[in-house]
Amino acid sequence: MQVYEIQDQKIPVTILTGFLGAGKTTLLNYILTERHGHRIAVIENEFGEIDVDSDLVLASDEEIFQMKNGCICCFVDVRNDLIQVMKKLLAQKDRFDHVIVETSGLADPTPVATSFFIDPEVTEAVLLDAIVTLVDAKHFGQHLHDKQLDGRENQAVDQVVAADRIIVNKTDLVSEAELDALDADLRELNQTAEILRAQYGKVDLDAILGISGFTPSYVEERAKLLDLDGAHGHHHNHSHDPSVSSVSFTFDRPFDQDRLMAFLKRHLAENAENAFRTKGILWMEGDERFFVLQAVHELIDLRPDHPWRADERRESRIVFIGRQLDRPALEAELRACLSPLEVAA
Ligand SMILES: Nc1nc2c(ncn2[C@@H]2O[C@H](COP(=O)(O)OP(=O)(O)OP(=O)(O)O)[C@@H](O)[C@H]2O)c(=O)[nH]1
Repeated sequence: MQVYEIQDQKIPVTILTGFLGAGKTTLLNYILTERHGHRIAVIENEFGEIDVDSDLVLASDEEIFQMKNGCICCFVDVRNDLIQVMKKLLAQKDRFDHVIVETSGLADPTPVATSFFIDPEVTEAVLLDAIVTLVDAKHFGQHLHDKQLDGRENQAVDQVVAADRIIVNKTDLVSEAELDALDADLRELNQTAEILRAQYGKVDLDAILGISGFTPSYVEERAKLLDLDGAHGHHHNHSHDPSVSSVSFTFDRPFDQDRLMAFLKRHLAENAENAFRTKGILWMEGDERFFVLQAVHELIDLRPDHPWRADERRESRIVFIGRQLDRPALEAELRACLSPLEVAA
């Protein structure tokens, strides 16, 4: 007699979203290092030419799958990729019990969520647990009232509308009164999601993982709310805000730290509105450690990390995401900050 297993438990999937720089990677690092009893697989999807983020996510025992070929929300072929990656994961599903999909900071999470219902094999195996949206307490208002996005889709808004849980992050950067005003703005966009507050992504993980805040009908309702053309058969073939782009550079000579910092401060102060996000892994002259650069608008965080490993190729990688990025000018400025010393090969 053949014995069939009673239906396996479905694997919960959390979609983690939030505008550029809201703190998704910070939260992921927190989740991946916290002892919470979940074994988590992460699928990352990034906007930017060079992959800086996989270096920024702490090495851990968890699997990190990354899709570098675009944004999962927008392109059908890449959406299929999400399904392919998910199938690969499912082939080893004894190794984890929860999946987190980190979407690009410019993604609308609703189509990502709906993509799970396209493939029968995936639908059978996974359960969408929740859309968790991180909001940058300091910059959200700026993105919400972004006039240049008028008439186009505003991803910062889409992400809040679609959320089951909203984490207002970076509460250390604003006052209590500003937080209350932000709550009111968020409530206008989303009446039901629980709003949590955090610094550096430190939230009660039980409040965001394994909450099953998500049902297909719920997605459809939200999708309808968002998709004003829905009645006319519009299929989310939207493009990202076309004025936002990214440029990235790689240098195989070290930087002079003082010059680089002086340039970044000046550049980001002068372009604070348009410089959404600047990130890098940097090689500094005279220092055995690599430096991590993290900037959101004009706020810069540049700090040494671990020593370069002996087998590692030393180089600097830096990505700028924003509007009106002038590649040749940026390159010239950055080159001028490289160390003048010839480095022995
Ligand atoms: N002051 C402050 N800074 C924070 C907080 N959380 C994160 N940051 C900083 O904000 C910057 C961006 O954080 P990330 O976690 O890289 O943001 P992200 O959403 O992954 O960014 P993208 O990859 O561009 O989408 C980093 O410099 C973080 O250290 C916080 O609560 N307070």
